[in-house]
Amino acid sequence: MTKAVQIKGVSKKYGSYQAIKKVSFDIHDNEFFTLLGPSGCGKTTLLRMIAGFETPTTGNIILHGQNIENLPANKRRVNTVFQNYALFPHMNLEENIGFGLEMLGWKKDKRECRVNEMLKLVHMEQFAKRFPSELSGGQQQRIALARALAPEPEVLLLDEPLSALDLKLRQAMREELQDLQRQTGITFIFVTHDQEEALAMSDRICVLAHGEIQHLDSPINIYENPTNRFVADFIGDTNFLDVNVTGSNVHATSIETPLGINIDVPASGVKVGQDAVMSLRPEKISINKSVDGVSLPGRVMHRTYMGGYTHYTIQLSSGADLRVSMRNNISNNINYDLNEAVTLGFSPASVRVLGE
Ligand SMILES: Nc1ncnc2c1ncn2[C@@H]1O[C@H](COP(=O)(O)OP(=O)(O)OP(=O)(O)O)[C@@H](O)[C@H]1O
Repeated sequence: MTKAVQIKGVSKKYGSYQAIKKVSFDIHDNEFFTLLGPSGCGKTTLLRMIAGFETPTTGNIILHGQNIENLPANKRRVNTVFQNYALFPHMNLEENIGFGLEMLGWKKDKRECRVNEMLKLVHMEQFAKRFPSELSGGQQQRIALARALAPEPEVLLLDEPLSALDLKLRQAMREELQDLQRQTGITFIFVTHDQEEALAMSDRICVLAHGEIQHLDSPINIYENPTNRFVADFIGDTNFLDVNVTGSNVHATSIETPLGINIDVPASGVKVGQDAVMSLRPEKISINKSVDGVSLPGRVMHRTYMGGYTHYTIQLSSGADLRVSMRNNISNNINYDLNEAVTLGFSPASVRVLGE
């Protein structure tokens, strides 16, 4: 697989503050790659170093095999789309898209052809003569994307480009961004703190916290097999319970749980005696359904009806609480009442044991 960007031992200090702590990873060509993490974790800093707006304190950034350390931002074949669109207000849309091409010395005919192609790509060809102030936020962001993609950059950097849009539009734009990436074949590096956005669009996600990589993998692997407690907590919802690890080998981890049961769960690498939690996603637990695994009696303490889902908090006879999420579909449209006695079921294979 060709590497579009290689981050090699890159760190960044602002004064004495270490914003990025020596990270190394590769981004593949033609990949939709996401940097995900809470505010302040360093994702924008990483993006700005790739763009050339910041210089790494240590390490190298390689773009398609070339060390770009001494290449200024405007010489890198990397473009950025920002949250606030940053369109030129006094230029109409075709001028906005064509401006960068003119700066790069593209001839008029070739430029006009590319501008039209880009307007078509983002479904805005009928608005060519309008000014940015005559567009909705979503339309402005599409033009910002067209402008950034026009000079055929090797890599497109997207810094929280959807966060100024309302929820419905944000969801619709996720599909558009994915389509744009597939159609153009350009490597996208997307920055967000929104885990749903990251799961929905990315080929791979790099989860960051405190300037360090916590987990880098496909959305499914990050959700199903998080490397640590931070990742399990940050991506999706889960139940955490403190456990004692009583056995550990390459096949399984044996745990003593506060649910009043001891179980063997998938191997975790956590050693006997080490501080550990078990993570069990709310949708992996069933109510009043016979399952091949664990059955535990409990009582409904809270119920939140969400339309497509109902979320329950169930208190077990051991005293532990578990949150359960039930999809309200045709075959499963029952709502349990407060205080109703129920039986929870889950498979030990759904449990993940994580070190602190
Ligand atoms: N120019 C700067 N000078 C000093 N500190 C900075 C500078 N830029 C960023 N920082 C600090 O570095 C850390 C990482 O900032 P960065 O903007 O990369 O985080 P982020 O993950 O993108 O957060 P957000 O989602 O809030 O934008 C933060 O603690 C921030 O305060």
